Amino acid sequence: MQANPEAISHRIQVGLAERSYPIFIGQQLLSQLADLLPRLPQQICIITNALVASHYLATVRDALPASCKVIVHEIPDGEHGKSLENYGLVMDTLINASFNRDCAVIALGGGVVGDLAGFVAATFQRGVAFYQIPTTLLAQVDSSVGGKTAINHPGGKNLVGAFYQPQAVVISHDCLLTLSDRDYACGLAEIVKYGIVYDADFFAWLEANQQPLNAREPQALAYAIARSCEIKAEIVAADEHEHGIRALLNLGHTFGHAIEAECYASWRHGEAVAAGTAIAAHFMLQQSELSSAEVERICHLLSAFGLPTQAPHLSESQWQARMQRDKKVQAGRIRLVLPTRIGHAEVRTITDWQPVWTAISALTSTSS
Ligand SMILES: NC(=O)c1ccc[n+]([C@@H]2O[C@H](COP(=O)([O-])OP(=O)(O)OC[C@H]3O[C@@H](n4cnc5c(N)ncnc54)[C@H](O)[C@@H]3O)[C@@H](O)[C@H]2O)c1
Ligand SMILES: O=C(O)C(=O)C[C@@H](O)[C@H](O)[C@H](O)COP(=O)(O)O
Ligand SMILES: [Zn+2]
Repeated sequence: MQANPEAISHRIQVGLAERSYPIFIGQQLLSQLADLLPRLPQQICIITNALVASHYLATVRDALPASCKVIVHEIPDGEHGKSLENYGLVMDTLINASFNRDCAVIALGGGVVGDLAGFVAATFQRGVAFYQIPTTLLAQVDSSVGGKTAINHPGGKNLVGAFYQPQAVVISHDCLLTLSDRDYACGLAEIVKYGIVYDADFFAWLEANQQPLNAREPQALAYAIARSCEIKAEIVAADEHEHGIRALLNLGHTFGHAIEAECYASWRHGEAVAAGTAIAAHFMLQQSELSSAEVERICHLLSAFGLPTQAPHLSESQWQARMQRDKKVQAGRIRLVLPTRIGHAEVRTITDWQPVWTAISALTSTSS
């Protein structure tokens, strides 16, 4: 059987120096995996969690060739899923199943599953084939593409990881119909990011399409996912290992990761990125490098998508200590991604903490 071409609305190629890989975007794609991924090996480990498994595991299993030995490892739901401990447990599963280097790891889930599964694939027997089947909006527009894999350390987010690209990404956006409103909004935060750092026209399109996006209309969704993946693919192809332009994808993340690390039980990644983006925009307003009209547009769009634009209350030393652990820090100096206008951002080294603290303080919620 051939994959139904009408089910695929977009096919994007991530072109890297060593090899390129496809991103398939469409609906009802999970049942077409064997056709979309014809080179799947005989040993397959699906990494997922119980919630995602309850919706999609049976479809994925049924779509894999009957000749394959398939094992499933479920990790706990939530950010804790990508812990050192859970990483070790997946390794135990692979070793106990006598899997070899010619096996494949499939990530079926959101960014937590994808980040952990990618790091497992990168390190099991020094690297095995990896496939991404993202099921949250955030994973479909961001984490499944580009090869950043990571687990958390008690000291902070994503502190242990590797760049390890998948063989292919299969995005079936009908999966988003079962996603909670809160997790759906988190994906919109990363979509807004692409508009701010890279594409003013896309930002304007998002402003004009708030209603269909909030209603998860398939056509608007397919375009938003495809444009986000195109932008990410272009940036990753230009700078796979984040020596330059790729850092722009970290807009809002230096603040956001600090929030997540301190409040991981109550803040989602996309929410923390949204608040961090608002702080970055406000910082540039203070520096007279971004107009109040543009700050207003950014905060308004985030709010329209149900995202926070205020940070929780943390002490100055908590902020500083967390931000100092950011991977962009160089020679002990914090570096921030800062928007200079909608559609353009730059990485700046922070030499004076005071204005950063002023921006954080101005955007700290008094209710938390
Ligand atoms: N590697 C990267 O480039 C990259 C990029 C962005 C974010 N991230 C990471 O991704 C993580 C956040 O990912 P996330 O927002 O997808 O969170 P998540 O993986 O925790 O998923 C959010 C929730 O949605 C549930 N879920 C997943 N798919 C579902 C579906 N189709 N229907 C119903 N429920 C579903 C999950 O079980 C979970 O409860 C963070 O750890 C972040 O650091 C990585
Ligand atoms: O792909 C990238 O590059 C990104 O920075 C995407 C981010 O949205 C993502 O949250 C990423 O995991 C952050 O990476 P980190 O290097 O700051 O841990
Ligand atoms: Zn992110």
